[in-house]
Amino acid sequence: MAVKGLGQLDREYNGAHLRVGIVHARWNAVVIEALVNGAIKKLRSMGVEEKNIILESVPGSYELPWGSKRLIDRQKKQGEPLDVIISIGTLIKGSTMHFEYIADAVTKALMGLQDKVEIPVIFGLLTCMTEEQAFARAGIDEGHTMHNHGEDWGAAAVEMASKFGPKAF
Ligand SMILES: Nc1c(NC[C@H](O)[C@H](O)[C@H](O)CO)[nH]c(=O)[nH]c1=O
Ligand SMILES: CC(=O)[C@@H](O)COP(=O)(O)O
Repeated sequence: MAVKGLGQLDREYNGAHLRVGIVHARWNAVVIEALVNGAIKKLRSMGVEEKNIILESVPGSYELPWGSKRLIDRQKKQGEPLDVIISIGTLIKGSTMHFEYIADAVTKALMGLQDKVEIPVIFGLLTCMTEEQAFARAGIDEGHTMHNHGEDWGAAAVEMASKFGPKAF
């Protein structure tokens, strides 16, 4: 049995009343598509309605913090505010320091975003040293050595919105 991963949740959740935003980068599209689909599949299995999953994309992971903030702003302005947002990207180490700077900046910005927007931000950023690591974590490597991390992010979104989101208390 695999040790790593979110595993069983602490209780059952019903996401039927939740509105969930997903902002994803388009870099490393094959991996991103699998992660986004995994997150949506889990959200749907936990009762989130399709019409309440709001999907938007940004070019690369560096754009995730701003794209996430503005999607939250937009939904609020439209009178359809989000309860939680999942920010999804995949950084793969190249030959310069590009990866390290973006990984660090985006991680800190997404963490800090929560205080500004007052909804939970789910950290869906893979920071991989190789393409193989990224494929495995999206559940699409040949040997299926790991689970699709997008599913964990979907589950984390419903749990966090239910316990600590704007409608929680
Ligand atoms: N190298 C990766 C990037 N780089 C692009 C940046 O995120 C950004 O879009 C650009 O610098 C314009 O501001 N993005 C990823 O998501 N993944 C990478 O591996
Ligand atoms: C700035 C870039 O997108 C690029 O030159 C970074 O290169 P690498 O991914 O090999 O570090």
